[in-house]
Amino acid sequence: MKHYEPPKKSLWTGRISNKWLYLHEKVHCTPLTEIPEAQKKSIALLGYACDAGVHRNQGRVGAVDGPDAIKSSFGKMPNHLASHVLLHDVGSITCTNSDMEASQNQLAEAVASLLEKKQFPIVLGGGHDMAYGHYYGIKKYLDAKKEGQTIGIINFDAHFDLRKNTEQSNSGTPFYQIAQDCQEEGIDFNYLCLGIRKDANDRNLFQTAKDLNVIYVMAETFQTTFLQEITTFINAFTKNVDHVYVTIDLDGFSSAFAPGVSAASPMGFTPHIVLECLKTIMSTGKLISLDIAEMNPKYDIDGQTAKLAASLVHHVAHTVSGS
Ligand SMILES: N=CN[C@@H](CCC(=O)O)C(=O)O
Ligand SMILES: [Mn+2]
Ligand SMILES: [Mn+2]
Repeated sequence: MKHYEPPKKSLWTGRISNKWLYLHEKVHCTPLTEIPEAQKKSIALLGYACDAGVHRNQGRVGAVDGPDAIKSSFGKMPNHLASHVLLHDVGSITCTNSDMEASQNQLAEAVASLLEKKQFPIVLGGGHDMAYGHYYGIKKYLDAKKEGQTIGIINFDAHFDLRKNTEQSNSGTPFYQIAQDCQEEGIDFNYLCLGIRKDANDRNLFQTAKDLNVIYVMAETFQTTFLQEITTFINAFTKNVDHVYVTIDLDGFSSAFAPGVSAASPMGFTPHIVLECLKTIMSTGKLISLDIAEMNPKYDIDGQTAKLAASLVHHVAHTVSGS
């Protein structure tokens, strides 16, 4: 398979208990082509090892190593997954600068095949251009079922990522691309952004968000003080869609929590509000797939961004599997 790297056993190290006390002892390194149809709850970790979109967007590269950093940090964490729950590392989609679109297509194929096999995908990036491929994987899977099911996108991010892809697509264009495709197909573009920063999105981006009926919560109000109002927003949004795709851009977190990103946010949000929102979203039973974007180990301090991302994966994996 082109643009694909099989799982690396060397990433999964840590304390040895021989009793599956740690996640590196629980994980199965299973290449995509060998992933079985899940009989019980099963989670598949898939990397998107690509920072070509960040480079095209004039950002600081390094996110190509993001997926491995998150997997390695996650493996060292304690395992509280029920014994019947399976956890797979299915490797990573790889990328070249000149052909990022091929990697996005490959990602879409991989996500669709994981969903067909009843796996719950958690995709780890990598630049936020990942969202275009991820969304298309979910859509491809749902379209094949011919049930016309709707997808709502919830993006935790400082940025709208609604830049126009007039020249080339990049890490700042994925949701504009999805919106254009929705328009062409005559379907609604359901997009909720949580944590938008006024000092990180220009007037044109706010206008595009308005034109596309994007619902958003600004960074100043995206905090636990306003949890009740935010929960109301999320519930109103999820009520109108059949499935929810969640994408978490690490650059939305305050750089106090997440320094290891391309575009840091000193005034960003906290992990606590994100966890509360994730609980609300998961309680709807509509979460179909999730990703974590923009992990850049080159700028990380003491592995704390990788650990934050790993903690989010820990939380989601345990909750979706009922553990
Ligand atoms: N995925 C990130 N997108 C941001 C990057 C901002 C920056 O580089 O400062 C954007 O294009 O707005
Ligand atoms: Mn961002
Ligand atoms: Mn983003």
